[in-house]
Formats: sequence, C-alpha cells, structure tokens
Amino acid sequence: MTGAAVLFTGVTCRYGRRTAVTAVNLDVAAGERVALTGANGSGKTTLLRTALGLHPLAAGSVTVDGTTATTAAQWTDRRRRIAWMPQRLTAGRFPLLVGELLRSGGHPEAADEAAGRLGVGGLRHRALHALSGGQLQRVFLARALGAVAAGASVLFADEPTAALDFAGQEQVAGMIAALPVTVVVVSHDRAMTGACDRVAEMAAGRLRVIRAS
Ligand SMILES: Nc1ncnc2c1ncn2[C@@H]1O[C@H](COP(=O)(O)OP(=O)(O)OP(=O)(O)O)[C@@H](O)[C@H]1O
Repeated sequence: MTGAAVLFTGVTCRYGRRTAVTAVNLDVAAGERVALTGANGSGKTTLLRTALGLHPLAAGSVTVDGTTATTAAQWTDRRRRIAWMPQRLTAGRFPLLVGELLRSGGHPEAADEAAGRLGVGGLRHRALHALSGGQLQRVFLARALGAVAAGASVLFADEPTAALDFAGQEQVAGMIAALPVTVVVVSHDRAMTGACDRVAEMAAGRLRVIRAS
C-alpha cells in the first residue's frame, strides 16, 4: 500500500528489442499536478500509455490509488479511474461521432456542458476524423471532464494544448489546473507547466530531473 495516487516503480517499456522507457520511478501524490517534459522521443507518451494498459510493461509496476492492474476487471477499473486526453486520434478513420466520444466518458451531461464551454458543443454530429487538431483537443478535454464527473480521480493528458491557439492554451491549462484530481500532463507549454506543482524531465527513456515548477 502507498500514499501516492499514481506510483511508477522501475517502469521499463520496449517496442520490439528497443527500450523506450528505462526504470522510471515517479510518485504523484493525490491532488498533485506533475508536468512531464523532455525531448521528442524520450518516452513520455509511452510511460502514460503503459499506465493505461495501452502498451505492455516490460518490467516494473504502476499503481493507481494503491491498486495494480493485471486482470481484465482491474484494467476496466483502472480506465475508469483515469481520465485520458491522448495527443491525437489513433483509431484512424473509425466512424465515431463527436457526441459518441463525449458520452463514452461516463457522464454525458458534464461532457456536453464542457464541450459548450470549450466552443465545440455544435460539433456533436461531426465525425471525429473531420475535426481540426485544436477542435479534437477540446473534444478530448470535454470527454475527460465528463470522466472526472463520473468519478475518475486522475487525469493523464498528452500535450493537451499543443494544437490550440493562444487563448485556447490559457483556457485549457486553466481548466486542467482547476480540476480536483491528480494530474500527470505531458507538456512543453509554459501556461500548462506553470500551472503544475512539479516538473519531471525525461531524456532517452529515463527520468532525469524532478523539480518544483
Ligand atoms: N508504436 C511504436 N512502435 C515502435 N516504436 C515506437 C512506437 N511508439 C513510439 N516509439 C518509439 O519509442 C520512443 C518513445 O516514444 P514516445 O512517443 O513515448 O516519446 P515522447 O517523449 O512522447 O515523444 P514526443 O515528445 O515526440 O511526443 C521513441 O523512440 C519512438 O520512436
């Protein structure tokens, strides 16, 4: 048992024979906001995806709210605990509408309300693959806010402001920082990293430095 809301211990991930993440240890306290930074390809996305079960662990463990995930039921529970904002759409041209994605977070009303605040409320009947990068990030955040309203205690966000205009960067960073959850956010945007308590920097798959923001 641990006091950390999210605990990475010796996390190592591989793509084939190539190691992308090496022995990462990171503990994130409940309610803390940690920004993950570092060079392109340093393993930030892979680290978050592993905690969500989207990429296998080669070694180490990840606990969320004190629990590990191995069985299918535990993974389902893990995904309910974590609201996830991916960097981009990885399901390709799967015919999913914005409204369907918003509902999938578990709290359609909260997601709809957030979509309205984020200026994408009118896009419910649009196919996801027909959105611009910035519109898609706003929809992902609205879904994540729905997931938080449905009970998620953690937000993982991968470059949530990267495709946004300046006003959007400020708005989204502010909305993420105001959430009453534990946050791990991959970002190089000052508005976002400045709203975090700590910055953890990765280099070549390893966690190099952790400092106060
Ligand atoms: N599906 C994949 N197959 C093979 N290698 C991959 C795959 N995804 C990522 N990699 C490699 O794993 C390493 C870590 O990638 P990752 O996407 O985790 O880095 P990142 O720090 O998030 O990068 P960025 O800042 O560019 O988003 C990189 O060398 C990348 O090329």
